[in-house]
Formats: sequence, structure tokens, C-alpha cells
Amino acid sequence: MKQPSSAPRSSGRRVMGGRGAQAAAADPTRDIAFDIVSGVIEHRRMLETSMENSPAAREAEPRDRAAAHRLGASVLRHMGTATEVLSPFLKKEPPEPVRAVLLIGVAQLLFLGTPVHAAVATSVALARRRGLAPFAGLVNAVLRRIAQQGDACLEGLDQERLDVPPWLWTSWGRMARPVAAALGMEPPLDLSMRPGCLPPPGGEVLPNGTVRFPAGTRVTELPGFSEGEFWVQDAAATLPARLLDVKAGERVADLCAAPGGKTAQLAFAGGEVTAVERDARRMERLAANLARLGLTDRVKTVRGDATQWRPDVPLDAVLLDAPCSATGTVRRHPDAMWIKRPRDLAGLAAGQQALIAAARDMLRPGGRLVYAVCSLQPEEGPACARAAEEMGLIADPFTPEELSFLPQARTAEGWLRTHPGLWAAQGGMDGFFAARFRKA
Ligand SMILES: C[S@@+](CC[C@H](N)C(=O)[O-])C[C@H]1O[C@@H](n2cnc3c(N)ncnc32)[C@H](O)[C@@H]1O
Repeated sequence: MKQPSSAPRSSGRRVMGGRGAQAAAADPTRDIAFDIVSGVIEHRRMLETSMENSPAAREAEPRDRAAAHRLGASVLRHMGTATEVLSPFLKKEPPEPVRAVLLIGVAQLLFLGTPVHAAVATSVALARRRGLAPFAGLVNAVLRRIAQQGDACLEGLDQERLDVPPWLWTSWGRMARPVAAALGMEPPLDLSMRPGCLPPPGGEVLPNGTVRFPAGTRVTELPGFSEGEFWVQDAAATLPARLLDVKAGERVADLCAAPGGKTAQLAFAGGEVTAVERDARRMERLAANLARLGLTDRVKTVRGDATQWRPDVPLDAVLLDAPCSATGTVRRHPDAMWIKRPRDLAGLAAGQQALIAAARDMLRPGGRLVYAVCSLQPEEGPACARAAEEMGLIADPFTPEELSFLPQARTAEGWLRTHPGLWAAQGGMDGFFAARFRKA
């Protein structure tokens, strides 16, 4: 069995004067988790969006929201295995909402270590609260039988294979198994340090300088957070800006910039940075992060579409961290595996190539572009790098020296390819593709 995440508290507070014993038990954790799971599997909405849309989440305490997030994410991490476990107990496919209730029950029983009584009773109550009373008996019977068998239900199952949708497994090739193995673990908290600041105590310093804390660490409670001594950034996410190798005084654009981790790197390297971001709310987050890091006066921010924006003067360097399928972040966002479909990739790649063309037009002759995506999909990585060359950009491969601390991430072409199975013993990293080019 994979490493379990921490179990949700068994809520179940009674509401005085309720309509009936089970229907009246308030259980915001499972209510929100139900909205999350249904939002992802029925409506193909992102986990975070499903949570924002959840009426129960709006009124819930932060700790109930956090527990629901953990429970919902656990269902999505183990969805293939849980579906396989359920199948012998179901004569026919249940309606989607019933399936969501059952998956929440199985995740608690087999992956979160929730006591059997709590897992079964809360799932039956959840079914009733969600207008699924005719299925309450089914939920009760199926979960009781699974609880009786316990871990024996998992024997002989290739959980890693089951928990990745087949089309993604195929497209990931040799990365598939290590990525799937990493899915069972909550990712650690990674920090990038402001130059000159000492890491908070207790962190492990990785070979690239990232300071790593165990999963579940609350960043706002670490000393130095309010003072802007660090920002949250996965170890792999630090690499594209580092590989742009910005020198003091260079004119640089960070396209698709929010929430601003890479903007901060470029500014601390001494670049005259313009950060371009299209989304108003994400721009607010970028501005707040820059303010906390004391960078407000050192970065110019532009809210707009990077395919349309052009600098007044041609640039020395551009970092393009393009919007993508985000399959490289499946450890943090397991919903990405269940939302995207193969047919979405062509549209994403077209958008990425439009952004590459715009970036090319922003550069002075000899100027540098690093193109990056947090995706494991070949259509968004190598295929876009080849398209960049067809647009007249000249490949500028990363050298072995530049990636000496992570040689296994350097491809034969001199591109960067990270995935969650790298540095596995230290907690892994996100999946990124990056390539560097020069303008003729
Ligand atoms: C992968 S995230 C960027 C993460 C960011 N570079 C960082 O390191 O913190 C992609 C961002 O691109 C923005 N975006 C998408 N299309 C854009 C466009 N055409 N112009 C500007 N920003 C865009 C999205 O709103 C999103 O904030």
C-alpha cells in the first residue's frame, strides 16, 4: 500500500432540531470533499475551483476546509485503485454522485486510516444529505464489505498503473512509473531564499539551493515569512529562470508571470524586469508577493495579454513560463490527471506557440529566450521547442556544467526535462520542460 496521508478528523457534530438523526449531522469536511470530487469527475473543474464553488466551503472553518482538501485530493490520487476495488461489489455502474460518495468512503477506509465506523457512517450520512437516500443501503453494504477485507482488497493490484489514466501513462513513457510512484506521497514544501538570507531552521538545503521542509509545513508560520526572506517555489520551478542566466542591468520580460516566483528570481539576479500577466486576480497575488519580498519598486508589472504586449525597447532576455496542462504538478494537483483530455493538447500547444512567436518579436538580435512548461506532455515540450526553431529561433542547449547538480534532467538535445521521480529519496520535484534559444 502507498504511504497514507494524514486522516481527516471524523466530524459529525449534531445540529439541534434537525430533520432526522443522520441527515442533521453537520459534516463540512465530507460535504466539501463531495463537492470537490463531483466537480472534478462530473464537471471537469479544477480542485481549487470546485472548492471555491462549494457552498459548504464558504461557511466552513479553515481546518475543515483543509481536511476536505486533503480528503478530496486523496480520492483523486487513488481514484483508479479505488474504482477497481469497488467494481466487484457493484452489479452495475452507479450514478456519478453515488460513485463520488463511494470513492470518498474507500479513500478513508484504505488510504487515510479513518476508523471503519466513522468512514462508513459518515459516507451513509453524506449520501442522505445529498439526496441519495435510496442508495444509502448500497453505500453501507459496499463499504462494510470492503472494510471487512481491508488491505486484502489491494493485493495484486498495480496501484501505480491504475491511478494514472491510460492515455497519460502511454504519453509519459519511461517517466510513467516513477511519476505514478510519487503520486502516493504529499509533496514537500520548497522555499527559494532571498539572496543573503539564512534558511529557517529545520530545512534541508538541496543541491540547487532550494530549502525543503516536510509536507504539511505551514509556510506562514516559518520565521522570516512576513519579512520576505523567502518564497514558495518547487525545486524544479527554480530552473528555467536560473538557466536564463540574467546579468545585472539586463532588460528582461517575465511572460505569464503570476504568482511571481520566477519574477522574483529574475529581479534578485539584477534584471530590469517587466512582469506580464493576463489574469486580474492572479496579478493581485503577484503584486502581493512582490510587496512581501520588497520588490515592488524593482519590477514593472503589466496586466495584459503577452501575445499582444510589446516592450518599448527590444529585450536582452525573455522568460516564457507558458500556461499548459500542468501534468508536471500532479502530486500537488492530482485533479489535472482527470480534467485534461488528449484533445485539449492541440489547443494548448497552439497557445504556447503563439506566445513563443510573441517572445521572439520582443527580443533584440542575440537576445535569449527560455521557454518552460510545467507539463510532462511531449506536445507541450519537445514539439514546441522544435516549433520555436522553425520560427527562426536558434537552439542554445543547456550545458552539462549548467545542470551539473541534476545531470539526469539534461536531454540529448540539451533541453531540461524534470519529473516527480527525480530526487525521489529527498521528496521528488515537479515536472518541467525547458529549452533555451537565441534570436538571430
Ligand atoms: C504557469 S503559470 C505561471 C507561473 C509563474 N511564471 C511563476 O513562476 O510563478 C501561467 C500564468 O500565465 C497566465 N497567462 C495565461 N495566458 C496568458 C497570456 N496570453 N498573457 C499573459 N499571461 C497569461 C495565467 O494567468 C497564469 O497566471
